[in-house]
Amino acid sequence: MRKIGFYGGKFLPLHQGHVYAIIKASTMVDELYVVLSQSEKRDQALCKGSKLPYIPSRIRLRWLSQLTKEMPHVKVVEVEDHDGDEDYNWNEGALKIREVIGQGIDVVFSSEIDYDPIFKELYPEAKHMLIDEKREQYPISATEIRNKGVFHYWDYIPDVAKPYFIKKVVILGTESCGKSTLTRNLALIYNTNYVREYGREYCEDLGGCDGIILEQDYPIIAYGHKLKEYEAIKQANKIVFIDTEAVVTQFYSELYNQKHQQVLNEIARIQQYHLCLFLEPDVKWVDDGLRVHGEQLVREENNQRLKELLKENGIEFVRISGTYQERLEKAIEVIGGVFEGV
Ligand SMILES: NC(=O)c1ccc[n+]([C@@H]2O[C@H](COP(=O)([O-])OP(=O)(O)OC[C@H]3O[C@@H](n4cnc5c(N)ncnc54)[C@H](O)[C@@H]3O)[C@@H](O)[C@H]2O)c1
Repeated sequence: MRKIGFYGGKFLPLHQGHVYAIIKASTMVDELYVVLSQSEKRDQALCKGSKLPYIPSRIRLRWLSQLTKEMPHVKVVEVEDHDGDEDYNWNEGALKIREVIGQGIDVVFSSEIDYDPIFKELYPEAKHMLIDEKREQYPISATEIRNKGVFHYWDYIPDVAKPYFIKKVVILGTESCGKSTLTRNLALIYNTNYVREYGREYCEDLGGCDGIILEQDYPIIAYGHKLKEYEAIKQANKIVFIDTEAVVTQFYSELYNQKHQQVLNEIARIQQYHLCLFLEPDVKWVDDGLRVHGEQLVREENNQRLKELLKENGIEFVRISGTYQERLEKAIEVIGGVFEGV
């Protein structure tokens, strides 16, 4: 007879203790249901005043789905279980869990001895199996993570969940204002990775961009850049530094092709950065072979236009200027003030 088990939780957030228990449980039954018990109201209340902003259930479901994607006998299901004002109605919860599993339950897994009488009553036919009750493998709890923040317990956050928490810092500015240098330096200092300006790579591939870049190249650049961000975030360590975004691409589309493109506005609209650092063009112009607007007056006009475009797109930024040393110091100061524990 096939053995059916389930392991439930709020996974707010998912941590390595949960992962350990899920993997272990998966080796003990023929079919394991990982049940996300969620209620927006209850989970919002739980996160309120903590260091963990509420995490929508879709995100938590996505983590669990990614975690178990190569385990066909593990099924991830969601149960919305808030009824009325009660914190958690165990009876209602159990009914819904039974309904979603849709077959007899042989084992209920948890690491909570206190759940024993509850599970015995709700699932009398099933055995309650405790996994690492003392939490020796991973001495952590979601409550503790909510209290101190995910960055405090970063090593306990599974790789599938980490990208959700990465702080995205984008560095903006016109040509030759030190963006790529600052982006790289910050990434090295914060021991993380960074995203190079994809437009540069694209232009280099064409052998330069003076007079040859077409209107249709810009959306490819903007989306290509997004894809690089998506990949970089998967490997980042708490924070990621990004050189340029879609409004800067719009700026170049206007500058080189005299085209303001709606598609670039749309890409800009769905971007979500936690901090934008705007570099003023007051460092020496460096001609790298791809740049064409070196006169100071033109640099300032361009700078003004980029700021206007950012404003039109509702993007707020912190201005950074001065020598390379001052820029670096200012950026570190701003980052330290905005993010705790990076
Ligand atoms: N207590 C509640 O308010 C509540 C709310 C919703 C659902 N539930 C029910 O209780 C079950 C568990 O929910 P929860 O609130 O405890 O969820 P949770 O997300 O806090 O924990 C999920 C499970 O992981 C275990 N766990 C936590 N840290 C661990 C570690 N370091 N190592 C190993 N295991 C660890 C917990 O004991 C629990 O069994 C659900 O399936 C549901 O039936 C309870």
